[in-house]
Amino acid sequence: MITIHDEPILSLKNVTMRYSNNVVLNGINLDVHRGEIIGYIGPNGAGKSTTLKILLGLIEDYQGTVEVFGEDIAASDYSYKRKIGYVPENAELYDNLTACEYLTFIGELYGMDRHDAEEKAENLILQFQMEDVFHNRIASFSKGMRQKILIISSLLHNPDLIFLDEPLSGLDANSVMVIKDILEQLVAQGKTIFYSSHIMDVVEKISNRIVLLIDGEIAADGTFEALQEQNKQGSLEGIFNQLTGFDDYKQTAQQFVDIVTDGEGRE
Ligand SMILES: Nc1ncnc2c1ncn2[C@@H]1O[C@H](COP(=O)(O)OP(=O)(O)OP(=O)(O)O)[C@@H](O)[C@H]1O
Repeated sequence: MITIHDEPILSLKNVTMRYSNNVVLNGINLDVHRGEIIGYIGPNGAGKSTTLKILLGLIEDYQGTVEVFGEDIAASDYSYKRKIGYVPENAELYDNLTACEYLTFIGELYGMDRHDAEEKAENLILQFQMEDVFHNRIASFSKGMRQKILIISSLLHNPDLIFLDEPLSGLDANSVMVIKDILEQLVAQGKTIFYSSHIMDVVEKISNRIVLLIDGEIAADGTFEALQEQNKQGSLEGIFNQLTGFDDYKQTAQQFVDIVTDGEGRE
């Protein structure tokens, strides 16, 4: 069988999104290929979550063309979503359900057999040493435990394309190491990951391509090494600061503290 590797897994062509008269995305062009892990970064309000919501079919009144797995999602019956996993930044979990009930329910939504979903969920929960709480209500879970449930729910159906919005939120240092390794292994197996986060050192380490969004436009797109070279900066944090024109953080912090303390620490 001949496999065509050049076909993008997802493609945005001249995508623009407005809320009232406010342009939130301004003519975005982006092709993502199989096996890429895209670090999607940008200042607060740049339009990252809006991009993810468009790709997930949650926002429909954009302009331009969005293709996922080669299919225009505006003309799709959304069956493409079965091959997608998503960890939202702010998730609503069903607190009254147990982890088992929730994960089985999500698995069924993705078309899995109920028994298979439950068995797989239990095996995955075991990997996070959470087997003791599998039948407990999510309401009793800590922040990190909830995040692990979310991560499991996004991967349970073995998706080809995975959208992650701040996926490490609330996770302890050991769990972060495990998740980073899981993502690397998934990508090595040909999965594609769209990773949106503000934690620059993690994005720097795991992404094989970084896309920086500023004011709804792509301001940089390339490997970390290429961005380092272009911007003469050692770290992604330095590149981010430079490209967003932010170099007065000390002054901002000083002014903030002065207001909090009524300037009492000043000479
Ligand atoms: N439902 C909405 N109605 C009106 N404006 C919105 C809505 N959702 C987002 N916006 C605006 O769109 C812009 C982009 O928001 P978005 O959430 O995509 O940014 P972001 O890059 O994900 O930010 P953050 O890093 O803070 O999560 C912001 O100016 C925001 O105020």
